[in-house]
Amino acid sequence: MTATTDEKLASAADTKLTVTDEVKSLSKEERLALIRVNLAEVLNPEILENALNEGRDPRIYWGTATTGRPHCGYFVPAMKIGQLLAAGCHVIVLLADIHGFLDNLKAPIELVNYRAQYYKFCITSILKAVKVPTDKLEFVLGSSYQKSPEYIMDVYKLCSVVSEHDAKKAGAEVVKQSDNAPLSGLLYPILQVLDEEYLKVDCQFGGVDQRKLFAAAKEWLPRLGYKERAHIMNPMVPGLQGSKMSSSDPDSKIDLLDPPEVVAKKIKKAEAAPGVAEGNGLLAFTEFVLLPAATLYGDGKFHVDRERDGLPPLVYTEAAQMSADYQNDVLTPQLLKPAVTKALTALLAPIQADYQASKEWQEVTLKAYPLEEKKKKEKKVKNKGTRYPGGGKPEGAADGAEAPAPAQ
Ligand SMILES: N[C@@H](Cc1ccc(O)cc1)C(=O)O
Repeated sequence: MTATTDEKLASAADTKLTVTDEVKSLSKEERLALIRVNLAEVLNPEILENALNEGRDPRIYWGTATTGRPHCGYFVPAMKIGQLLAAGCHVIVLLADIHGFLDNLKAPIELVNYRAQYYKFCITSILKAVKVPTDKLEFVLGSSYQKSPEYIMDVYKLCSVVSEHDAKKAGAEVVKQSDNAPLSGLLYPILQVLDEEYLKVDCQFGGVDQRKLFAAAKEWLPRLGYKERAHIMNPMVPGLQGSKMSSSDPDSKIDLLDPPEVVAKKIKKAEAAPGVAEGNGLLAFTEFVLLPAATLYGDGKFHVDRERDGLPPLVYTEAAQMSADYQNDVLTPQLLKPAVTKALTALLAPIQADYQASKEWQEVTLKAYPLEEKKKKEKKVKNKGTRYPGGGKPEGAADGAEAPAPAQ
């Protein structure tokens, strides 16, 4: 395929996102091209083609283990989900609650249900923020079917035909590796593979970090007489510190609910060596989220203000041009950072408004992440020392003692 056709399809991908009715007018090739936009890898594309040839809308799922708080990195799969929906696919988001604790108890069992609810709020709001219509999207909670007798029996069966070595290898890039690791880490790949069969999908979507699990699915499902599925993979987008965004390193990610000043601070601190486009998290985020999102907002352009230098703004529609300008030092880190801050803040605003408007979401947050919420509250009360008005502890006050209520 020529670059120009690719470009045309990429822009078709963007414009069609908001116009689901027009899916019907897309040719099979256009639908397939839309599915492939920005992907790093596709395994068994013929399975998707066959679905379309049979006149069916491909069923595709994306699973997420409900562990730490979803951060801005979640915009990346969200954009792909938008493209899949625009291509007329039936998309399922699997809220993998059981996987949340199989992986080294990343989510404590008693909190995992609240975390799944929190994820659902976040993912719905992210999709809304990037103008993806969510009416054709289905959320499924892992535990809603992973405890059924049939599923459990298949877990036992698959365990009997997969070696310990292969199960460990399949999870190596996703499941936390440690000495004396819990046995549940070996079950994790078994369940993820079975999910393809139980969700009755044609295809699973994930980041390239899922590759070993996807390869395992291709090999293992036929051992139980089930058919193999297609797999589509997004590239890993570097985080702000230059590596994969991680839920466990607070500085490497921006929380969806971070206020504008925190977003600005984190982006200011982000690693962005001048002239080095490779591995630059800000450029990658612009390519995979801000530029496609800008298309959805209307003008499809990413603006970099240069008023400070008395110059007209840089206006981009292509990631490649941004990258070239960055390498030539036309687009400097000092210019890029405020531009990304502005665009991201605008993207987060409707999500934060949704949060403020939803009592239910706020309550679930407290239940899902009780310790983090407690720490945040404690931080708000700044102790400036005894010399500041109202500061310090009154003499003789016991630790944790409450200040007397003010006289009415
Ligand atoms: N492995 C995925 C989560 C997942 C769990 C179960 C699945 O069926 C699919 C995906 C992750 O890293 O977050």
